[in-house]
Amino acid sequence: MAAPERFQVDLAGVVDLLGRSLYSSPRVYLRELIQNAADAIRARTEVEHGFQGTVAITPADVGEGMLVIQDDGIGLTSQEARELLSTVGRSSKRDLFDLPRTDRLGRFGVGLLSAFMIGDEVQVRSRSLGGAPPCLWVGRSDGTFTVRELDGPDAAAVAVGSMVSVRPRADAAVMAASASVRTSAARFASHLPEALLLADPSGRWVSINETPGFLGDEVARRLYGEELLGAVPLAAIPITVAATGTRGTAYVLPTPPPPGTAAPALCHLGGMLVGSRVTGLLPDWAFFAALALDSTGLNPTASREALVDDDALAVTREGIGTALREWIRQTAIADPARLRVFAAVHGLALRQLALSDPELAGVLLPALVVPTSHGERRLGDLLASGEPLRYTPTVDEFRQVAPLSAELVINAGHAYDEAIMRLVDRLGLARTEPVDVIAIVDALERPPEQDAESARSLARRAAATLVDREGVSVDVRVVPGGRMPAVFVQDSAMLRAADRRRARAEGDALWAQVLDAVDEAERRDGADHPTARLCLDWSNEAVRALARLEDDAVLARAIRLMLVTALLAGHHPVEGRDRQELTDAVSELVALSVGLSGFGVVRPEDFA
Ligand SMILES: Nc1ncnc2c1ncn2[C@@H]1O[C@H](COP(=O)(O)OP(=O)(O)OP(=O)(O)O)[C@@H](O)[C@H]1O
Repeated sequence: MAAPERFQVDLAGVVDLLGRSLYSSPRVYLRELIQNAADAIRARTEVEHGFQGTVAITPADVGEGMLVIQDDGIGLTSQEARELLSTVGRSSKRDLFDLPRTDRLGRFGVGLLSAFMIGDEVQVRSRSLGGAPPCLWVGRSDGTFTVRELDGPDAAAVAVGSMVSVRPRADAAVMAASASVRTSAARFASHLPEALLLADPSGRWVSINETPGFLGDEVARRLYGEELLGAVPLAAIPITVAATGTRGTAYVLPTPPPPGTAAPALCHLGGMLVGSRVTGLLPDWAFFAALALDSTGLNPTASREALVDDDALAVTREGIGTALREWIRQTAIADPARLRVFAAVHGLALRQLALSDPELAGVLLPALVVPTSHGERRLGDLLASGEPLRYTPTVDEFRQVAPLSAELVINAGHAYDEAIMRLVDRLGLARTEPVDVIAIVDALERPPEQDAESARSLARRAAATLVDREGVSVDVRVVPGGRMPAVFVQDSAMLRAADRRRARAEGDALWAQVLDAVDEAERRDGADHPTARLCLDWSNEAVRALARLEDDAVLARAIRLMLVTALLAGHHPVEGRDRQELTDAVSELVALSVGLSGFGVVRPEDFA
């Protein structure tokens, strides 16, 4: 059997891979080096309790062409440097420093390689806290390295800790210069518990540390939220998830987030920023909240720019959800006015939450605002009336019903509202019933007694002209506030059938087969036979005139025209045959009014 051989690793290729595929930008090299420094300090703190470490950064333009990151952490012996700094893909911090699993130490063994994204040579001078002689490790992007112990004045200059130096390539000079280094350090590492210093162009050390406002008192949290959102949040809710050492603030957005955009979700691990839109921290229904957190128990992915979707993340998400729910519950009890504002801004999220949490539904539902035929109403006021709530399950039905019904009807055609109506009923808060649009028309006032016979005869004659319209019958009523000669209403089965007809006209053969099958199934079930009514308004003069008209052909044309205009006025889908009807009717009416004989479609030669 052939002797096993070792994989060859091409360092330049690996670094290229890191820069192009792992990290979002080569600028993150600084975060990786600061993280290593902070980890080494934390390891020293384990040994020397109460030790306060410092990470000091010298940008390349200040450091005579060298970017330097110095820490006073635990340091490395030459043996450790040989093993740890030169082994790709294996992090030994945990074994070496013997630290518990809940720390934030490196775990992938690639962080230091990110220095090669800006330079071809990386030097690490280090003195171990253990007391061994200091060492100098030099790694090169061609995959070679040297390590040696230092002595004499070279050794004396090295304090306990590590100093990483990189000479940036010309194409990376900007990334290693003061402005960029300051921005990156402040963005990623300003909340580190370790002191973070930056050498300014005059060589003075300036502190980059900033207390995280999202962990401060009420005022600090609020101010931080204002800065984060660029607007005053509706609320700043403190978050603590002890199980994963997660603390911070959830901010209720003052306006609904635009569709498809995520609110800020800043997450830090041990003070180091993971990202400002980290996913997985909020429950699905909580899209009304932004987050700013710090955690010691969540796990970063190898890029350190996202969180691993593991149990720790699930527990944290649940904890955040609980805090948000609790805030809503407390607000409903203690500050109903504020809950009303919240409901007005984040109605959709509230609806989703009420549906997923029956326990909370009792306090949430009264705050919801619903559209009705009498304008927007608070569900709480409607419930207080003690009356049954009547609603339409679709917007199309609402459009038909609203102008016809004197009583209040809720438009439950928007997202979740039909389910909300059923929930109201289930919880016994009120009886809720879907409105039957046909029944509403049937309940309209009839023409006065003396006109009853001519109205009936008009209905009969009109119906005869619409025999080709399946399910459509004609009625003559007095339509309240009617400005049109006729209104057209169709039940939901009819609306669905019309939708299918339209889809069939636009789709292909396969799609048509699917739609045929649905038609067939609806017919078989037969429960709701598609029904529609053309309701002529007896209070309309033109309609009364039609009743006196003897000419059947003119009557037929007028009725069909009224049907199409009623379709248009009621926002019903208008199909090809309706458009044809409209064109034909208008042409014929023109022909009639100019005295041309014969009906049928007018042709240009008729006008010749
Ligand atoms: N400033 C430092 N002081 C002491 N040891 C260090 C320092 N920087 C790196 N090391 C050692 O070198 C090892 C390799 O570092 P590297 O950054 O490549 O990976 P890591 O930090 O372990 O993991 P990650 O890929 O998550 O950053 C570390 O595990 C640590 O033992």
